[in-house]
Amino acid sequence: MSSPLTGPPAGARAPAGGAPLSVRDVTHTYGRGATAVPALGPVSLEVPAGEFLVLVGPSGCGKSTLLRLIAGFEGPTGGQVRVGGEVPRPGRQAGVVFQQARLLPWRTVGGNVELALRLAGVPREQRAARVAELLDRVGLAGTAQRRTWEISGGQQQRVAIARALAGSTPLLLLDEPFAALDALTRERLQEDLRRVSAEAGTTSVFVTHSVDEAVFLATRVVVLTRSPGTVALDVPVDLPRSGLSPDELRGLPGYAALRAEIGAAVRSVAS
Ligand SMILES: Nc1ncnc2c1ncn2[C@@H]1O[C@H](COP(=O)(O)OP(=O)(O)OP(=O)(O)O)[C@@H](O)[C@H]1O
Repeated sequence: MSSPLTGPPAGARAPAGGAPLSVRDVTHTYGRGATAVPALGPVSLEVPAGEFLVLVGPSGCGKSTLLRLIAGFEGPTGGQVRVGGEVPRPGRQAGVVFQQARLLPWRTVGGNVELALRLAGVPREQRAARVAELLDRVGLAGTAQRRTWEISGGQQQRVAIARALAGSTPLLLLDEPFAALDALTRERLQEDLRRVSAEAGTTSVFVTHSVDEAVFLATRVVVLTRSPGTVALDVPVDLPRSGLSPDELRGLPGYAALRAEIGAAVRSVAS
């Protein structure tokens, strides 16, 4: 897959018009004939501005495929995907974060974020301040001059998030970004992503296998069936976005109820 850094230079971002994300009757099949693999759908989802949508579902149900279609890495076999009212094109409408950070090792931490700003058309004289601001937002203040191999896996994922935010795209897509991290690092990143997305009001689609991660991060959770994935459950997560510690949030009765409801749906589609 390509990354937001490989997209064309900006100046050409999606216009503000249209719903941030509209997925209508989307299906996707890999290959043709006897070797065809029906991977997804039909799926329909309307995602309003500021929503943090988390996709959960069994392995191979088409979560990454849906993200790839939303990113514009490929076109759907059937139906339509629109971001800001337009057909998505790689690097234009969405910043993407993958399971591996995929940083450029020949550039510093700041250099990685700076490149994304350059590709997004941010003028040279504004970039240093924006790099510092973005690194600060993801908890990496003062690390701009460090080499990417000198920082931990969790810190590398923070840089990847800063890089994805640098494009100021209407959408942020995250494909199991914390799956390779240890439990403590993962919790810290979840807390910071929750804060950053609530502060910035970013519209996001996040893929995970973890029901707890889904409830913790989401404003809405969609559970997909087995492949080809369709929507088995679509539930709003009506919990406070700020003002509570992670423990307080997890202690709310509504949190436990959502975990139970979503967990049951995941078990049911997997059986
Ligand atoms: N490039 C490809 N060519 C052929 N089949 C593919 C391709 N990519 C994915 N598939 C198939 O499409 C289906 C959906 O895959 P996808 O990676 O979207 O699922 P997923 O839900 O993200 O899985 P996981 O949770 O294991 O990451 C699977 O059957 C997979 O084998």
